[in-house]
Amino acid sequence: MNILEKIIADKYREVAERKSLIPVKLLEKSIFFDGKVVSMKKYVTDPEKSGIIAEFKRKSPSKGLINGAASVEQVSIGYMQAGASALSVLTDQEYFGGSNEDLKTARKFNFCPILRKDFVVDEYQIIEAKSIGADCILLIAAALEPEKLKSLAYFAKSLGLEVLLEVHDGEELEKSLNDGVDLVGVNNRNLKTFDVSIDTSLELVSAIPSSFVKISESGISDPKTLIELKKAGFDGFLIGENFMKSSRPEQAAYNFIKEFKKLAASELSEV
Ligand SMILES: O=P(O)(O)OC[C@@H](O)[C@@H](O)c1c[nH]c2ccccc12
Repeated sequence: MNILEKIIADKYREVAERKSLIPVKLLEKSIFFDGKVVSMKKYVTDPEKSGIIAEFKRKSPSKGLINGAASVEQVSIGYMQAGASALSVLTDQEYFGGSNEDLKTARKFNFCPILRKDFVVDEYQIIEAKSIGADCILLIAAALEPEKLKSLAYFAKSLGLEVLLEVHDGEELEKSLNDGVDLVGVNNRNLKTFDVSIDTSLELVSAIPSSFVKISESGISDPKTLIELKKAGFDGFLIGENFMKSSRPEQAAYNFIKEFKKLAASELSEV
């Protein structure tokens, strides 16, 4: 069993447990349930913004503990002040040290799109995402059969949520892309082996139809890489560890975005 298979098997168990503890009817009573969704698509493609989706991630199976002390309130507010377009909050507890509470806290303090970063395998988690104030959910091609992925995407749409489809190669893209999807993320990290390469994004970008917003995910640690990815056609960039490994993630994001804007002003002016 590779790590992704293990996470997914555990997730099915976790969801079954949560379902029996908190019924859907209760989730639907949340103040967020009828609230308006802030569009990730719109914020990420806004030319006035950086396109960066800054992630709050305490630990990961590939890196172990990244930051055990960070406060979601301080970091999420700081990320947005630094010039991020949107937030991504890990809610998986077992492997990533996150929680629904983390996302609710981020929601309380920020008016921006928030991606619920988790391993969605069931409609229940999509209702839950809405009930905690998320605007967008992640669906991972490597973890879901295409038909199931499509029905989950449609279900998310029916609740007004946006959908980020995550792929790692051309085959996943071809079999999993459907019209319930809003944004396509190319994960530079192979979730089965943890190998990371930006080339994954560069090689796949031209295969993504132009109607989808394009995001490059993972392993980005240099503002120069953003310029390269932007030139290749990416609208958005999902960055976690490079910020979170700092004792002041929001300060790391500020420095990174400042440098990116400087580079963009000279290198992208002719684009
Ligand atoms: O920390 P990084 O290398 O900047 O990566 C962020 C994000 O892309 C990564 O956390 C991620 C991408 N897809 C996922 C799926 C589940 C959990 C986590 C992820």
